Amino acid sequence: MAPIAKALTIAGSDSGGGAGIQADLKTFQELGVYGMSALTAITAQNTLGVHGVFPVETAAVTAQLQAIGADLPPDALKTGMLFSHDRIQAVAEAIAYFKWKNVVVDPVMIAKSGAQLLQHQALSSLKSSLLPLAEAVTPNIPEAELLADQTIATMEDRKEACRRIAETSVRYVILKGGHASDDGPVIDLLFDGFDFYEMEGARIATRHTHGTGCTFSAAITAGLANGLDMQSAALQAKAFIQAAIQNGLNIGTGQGPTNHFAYRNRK
Ligand SMILES: Nc1ncnc2c1ncn2[C@@H]1O[C@H](COP(=O)(O)OP(=O)(O)OP(=O)(O)O)[C@@H](O)[C@H]1O
Ligand SMILES: Cc1ncc(CO)c(N)n1
Repeated sequence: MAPIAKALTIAGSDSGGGAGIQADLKTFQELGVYGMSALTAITAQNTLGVHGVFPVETAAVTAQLQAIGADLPPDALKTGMLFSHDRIQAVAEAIAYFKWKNVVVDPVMIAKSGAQLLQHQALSSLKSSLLPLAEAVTPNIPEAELLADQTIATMEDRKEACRRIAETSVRYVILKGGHASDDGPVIDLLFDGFDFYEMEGARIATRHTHGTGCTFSAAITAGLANGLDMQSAALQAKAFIQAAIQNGLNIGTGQGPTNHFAYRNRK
């Protein structure tokens, strides 16, 4: 029997379990890969918002990555909340040192509830140190506006932002459409440096979308770990998040998490 594929998430903890490390590990498990984690920060968080952010020491981030690299090389990895310049540098150094491939960067900046998960001055490190090492970056529309330094209103603006972000030499840009202001289908755009592929799904009318971005990028990472090419991994991730939002769990009194079991139970 072939050994099980291993995937790593380098991200923050969400005590509420819907986003961050917890969403990533649940997604890895559902998609049949062995999940590992390196924590960058602890958040005190629930469906009502982020009540505290406690960064993990940079030396502890490095120590976790060294321990994993020395014994359990990941077949794919994703980054989520990285919080600061120093932590981004530590992550970039480990990726370069161990020559890790299949790196998916979810450029987490601001939680849906408004909390700052990446310091403002760290944006340029993300672009210059991490994106060149990445196979894919998965911004939402506000994150793409910051990465591309432009505003986004139309589909042509989204494509222009993808082209600009690709200049960092990241291989694929996957621009998520959850934040689009229209009521039409949610279109996630995949750009491979030459062509655009539109991944479309029905827009689900729900406020329970906490952790959708984390779950989506974790599903892409799991697909890559299992040997899928980027387009197949992205399409599987789109189906995974669509099912997870569609079959919401309805827990918590605020913006609740999605249902990580739903893809497994789909008809
Ligand atoms: N209402 C919705 N209906 C269907 N799909 C959605 C909806 N909202 C988001 N999605 C999907 O969920 C994924 C994440 O998209 P979104 O743009 O919301 O990311 P995000 O803002 O980074 O999420 P978060 O910050 O909460 O982790 C995308 O694949 C998107 O298509
Ligand atoms: C820890 C953490 N990472 C990412 C997000 C973005 O959804 C969040 N809310 N919390």
